[in-house]
Amino acid sequence: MARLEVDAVTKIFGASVRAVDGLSFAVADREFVFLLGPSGAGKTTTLRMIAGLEQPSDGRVLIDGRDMTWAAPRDRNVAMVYDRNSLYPHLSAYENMAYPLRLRRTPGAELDARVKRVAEILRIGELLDRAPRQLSGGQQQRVAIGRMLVRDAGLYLMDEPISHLDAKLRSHMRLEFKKLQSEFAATILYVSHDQLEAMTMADRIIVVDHGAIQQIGAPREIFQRPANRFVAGFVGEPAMNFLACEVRADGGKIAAAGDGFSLPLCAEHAAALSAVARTPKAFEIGLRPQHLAIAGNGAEDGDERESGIGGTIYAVETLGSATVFDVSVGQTVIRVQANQDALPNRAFRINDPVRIRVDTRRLHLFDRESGRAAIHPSLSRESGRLAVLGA
Ligand SMILES: Nc1ncnc2c1ncn2[C@@H]1O[C@H](COP(=O)(O)OP(=O)(O)OP(=O)(O)O)[C@@H](O)[C@H]1O
Repeated sequence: MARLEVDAVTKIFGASVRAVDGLSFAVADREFVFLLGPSGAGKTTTLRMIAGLEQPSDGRVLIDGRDMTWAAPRDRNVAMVYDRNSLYPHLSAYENMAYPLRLRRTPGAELDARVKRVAEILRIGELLDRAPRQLSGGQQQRVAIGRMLVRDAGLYLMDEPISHLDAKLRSHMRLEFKKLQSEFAATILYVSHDQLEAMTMADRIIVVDHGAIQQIGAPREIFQRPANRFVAGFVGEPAMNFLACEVRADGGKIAAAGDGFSLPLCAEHAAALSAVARTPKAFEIGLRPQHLAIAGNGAEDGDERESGIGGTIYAVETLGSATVFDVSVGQTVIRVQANQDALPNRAFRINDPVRIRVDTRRLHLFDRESGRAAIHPSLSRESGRLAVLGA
């Protein structure tokens, strides 16, 4: 059990590489927090400063309220998963995992029980007698994870521990990490660039880019109310669609209008943006592929046809339970994800003309200059009308 505070931590490498830039956040006792961001965002450097493997250029690291900024790694009661290459080649998997417990003179029965319990979770119970060279890469990685988990540390730091495992094992490990955390009453800070891992495991997610925090929130909040365009584009699969637009008063209604489309805003959004509409300003609409629907524009598709032509099918990708359509609209390609049971009863082929239907209550709007969110999807139950992207 432990509480972590990272207070205005900065790390500058050499003369000018600002890897971490004034990062501040806290992880509560027994909380599972993700540091999520793209490659080079400063995640590993942050983790290494918390573990004591790297010294900050500025700021403080506090564990359970004590300033640990300059403490040696072994004095921090922190366990970190290292790369599988750090396994001792001459020791068996069992002895590799038992090593941290032997260092702490853990009684034999307890040591044995902990190693076997963790090995079972990691599905390596049958492999404990083998040396690392007799194990596959994925199995070695699991021994490395096991070596960290057997320790009764206050704070566990994990740097992409399962990214090299195959998809099935990753999905198993996601569930197991979550169970382990509550069983061990552990505080975990987990670094990843994989938004699916973060969405499924985290209590809270800290999204970082260029060494700075972009947003902190629960997974749902990050997905539903991204604070800026970066977070909106980084979280969610398939990624959010963005379309340049202006917000303007259009025949008494307020609409977000761009190249070949004009979307009337719902009452809540229109009220929020009424001042903006008087002096048109550059925005970007954000549309989640899951919130869009697709319809043909032939006579059999009904009277919505009058609402205009959206675009043409550029590509179709079938994902089993869903189909993703790439639709060319002007110069842009918009992705639409439709669940199999929500698909119109007809086949779509490349170059078929189609319409993209948008529930305008689910719009995101970002200031094009600052990237900051101007509106989030409406939470009201007002029955919004389906608008159609098109001319
Ligand atoms: N020892 C170092 N010397 C100089 N620059 C470094 C050093 N370590 C990291 N950097 C730089 O600091 C930045 C952040 O690196 P870091 O490894 O923390 O990112 P990351 O978010 O963990 O990325 P990844 O997901 O690719 O591991 C990068 O631009 C990297 O090149």
